[in-house]
Amino acid sequence: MVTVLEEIVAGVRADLAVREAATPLEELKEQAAARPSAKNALDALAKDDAVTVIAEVKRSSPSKGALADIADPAGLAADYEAGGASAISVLTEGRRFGGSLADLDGVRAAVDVPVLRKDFIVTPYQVWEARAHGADIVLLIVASLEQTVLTSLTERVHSLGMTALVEAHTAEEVDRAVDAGARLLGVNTRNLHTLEVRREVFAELAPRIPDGIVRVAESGVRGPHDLMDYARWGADAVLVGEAIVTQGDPRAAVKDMVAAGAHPSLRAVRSR
Ligand SMILES: O=C(O)c1ccccc1NCC(=O)[C@H](O)[C@H](O)COP(=O)(O)O
Repeated sequence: MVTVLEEIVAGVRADLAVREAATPLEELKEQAAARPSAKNALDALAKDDAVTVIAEVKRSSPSKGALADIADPAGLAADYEAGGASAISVLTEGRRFGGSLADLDGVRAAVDVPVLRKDFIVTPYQVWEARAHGADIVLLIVASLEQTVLTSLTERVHSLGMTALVEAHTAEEVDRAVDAGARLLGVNTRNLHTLEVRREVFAELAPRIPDGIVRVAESGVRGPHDLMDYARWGADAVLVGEAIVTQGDPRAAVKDMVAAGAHPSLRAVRSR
């Protein structure tokens, strides 16, 4: 049976073939070279005194369908930044998430904080594409990549000055992410095959992540209390989508999350 993840990746590959035919890699490399250097995502996300927030521009998803009619992703991202987000995640996959590289362009131009290209990256072309469109961070999903490909894509991302957010959901995937050279490791508490979210997955896997690697808890944050749970379980940063795009006031929603991440009660209980 074809899983949701496999179906998404098949669509991504089909769309990629069209873009590759339209824009040769050499042209992308020239566009990437013309960009200012990527911003340091690790410095932005790893704070001694707070859990930081990565706020996501997310129109729809396979698990929930339509979430928000986002006509102005750049304006939304500027609101996130004003609310205190330390980075912005932009879903650029079109078929299931309603995103695009144009969204990434708009957000890049609107904010100063690091920007994550959140997509289903399977080839070096997409990594160059991310840099050409101004991304500072690139998502690499362990479950969708062979180990040799994961390692070479991680190296490619880092060699372009960006940071790979290497995403795992199981203990084996955490180990593979570490072996691939991850410096920023995301535990997605959403199983990308079944779409079930189980927040405790982060608590189970975080101790497996070596010190020195920045830990991101992804998915399932419904409000500040969930962020604080992830913080108590050792997260350095959390990635939040649905809970903020479905709020009437996304800036205030981000502000509440950021305040929760800096709550003094967390300092004593955070594992580092
Ligand atoms: O969100 C989905 O349904 C989904 C399905 C299949 C692959 C990826 C998916 N989401 C990507 C993400 O990981 C989330 O957008 C991100 O972690 C934010 O999650 P949330 O705060 O729960 O919207």
